[in-house]
Amino acid sequence: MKGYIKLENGSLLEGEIGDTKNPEAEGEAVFFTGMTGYQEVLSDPSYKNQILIFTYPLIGNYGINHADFESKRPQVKGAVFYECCEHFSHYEAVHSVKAYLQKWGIPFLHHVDTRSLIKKIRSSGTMNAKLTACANTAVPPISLPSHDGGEKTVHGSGSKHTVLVDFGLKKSILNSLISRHQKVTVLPYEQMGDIFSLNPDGVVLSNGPGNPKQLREYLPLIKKITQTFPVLGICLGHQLLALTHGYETEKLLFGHRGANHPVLDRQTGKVYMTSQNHSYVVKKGKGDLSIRFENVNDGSVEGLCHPDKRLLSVQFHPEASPGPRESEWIFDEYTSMLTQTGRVAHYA
Ligand SMILES: NC(=O)CC[C@H](N)C(=O)O
Repeated sequence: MKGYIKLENGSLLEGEIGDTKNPEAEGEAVFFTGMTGYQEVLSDPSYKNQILIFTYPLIGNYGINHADFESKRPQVKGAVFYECCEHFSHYEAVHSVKAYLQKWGIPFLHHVDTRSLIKKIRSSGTMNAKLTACANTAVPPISLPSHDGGEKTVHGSGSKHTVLVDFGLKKSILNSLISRHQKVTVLPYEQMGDIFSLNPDGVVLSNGPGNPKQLREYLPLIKKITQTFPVLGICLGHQLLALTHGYETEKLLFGHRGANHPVLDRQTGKVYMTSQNHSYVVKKGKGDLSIRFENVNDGSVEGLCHPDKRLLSVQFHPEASPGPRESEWIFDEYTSMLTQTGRVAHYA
């Protein structure tokens, strides 16, 4: 059955509705440029409530397996493909992408001219959109997504204890810490105040959906946490640390979403290919941390650090999933921050 994606600026592109039971979705339209990694991306909570457009024209050829989910369910509001392959082939595959989206009632559109769609978004910027069976429809205003809840859980074992604050975390961040022999307490962000009684060796602030400024009320608490424990911030976590330290954030025209974003580590002069997924970015300017990482393509801020090595933040995803693993050492650097003795007194 014929269907459409309608953009907020009135553009209309035709395709085929993937699941006629669920033809309609409204959300912010963003695009992902990776050739693979669709399973991780569809289940990444940072994409919550967004309509995700895949730029690579063939998605689904290695199916969906049991291992590569980043959370328990698809998080996107809808998906758009050029071709969403029904006949998958991989020894671990258990479903097709279509079957996965249908199982969870996630609307999707295929056989769309994604190339022209993405050109529109690249020139006019990220905007709201609607997947629909009806060409004559309006795109309503859409409220920003935020992560709701989650529960406190404890994982792994080891002499070092990390509290991983869950703003909508990817499973791979948790796994990256567990594999470095840490005991990890996952704490929903609403319970962040409990960190002081848990008294961990360090704190990781996770990725998550939405605008970091929606979480403004937590900034004083985050400041106190950075004054007490070594902290690593990843993506949304990085943006929150930046706001806490006097920086501003702004929205990029069309975001960075893909698996080949080059980032320069100013400390070593090395460039790493990184996995990214963000709309917002930290503005250069006033702030009391050092800019350690920089995007090679557009010069945007990719990470901050404090000179006493008790705070590190990255806009990119060192856990990859999907994407290159060459910046995984960020977790090693965080782990070495935990072995420094004594609590932080760097602003005291
Ligand atoms: N991956 C993330 O944590 C995304 C952070 C934030 N929601 C953004 O879009 O910029």
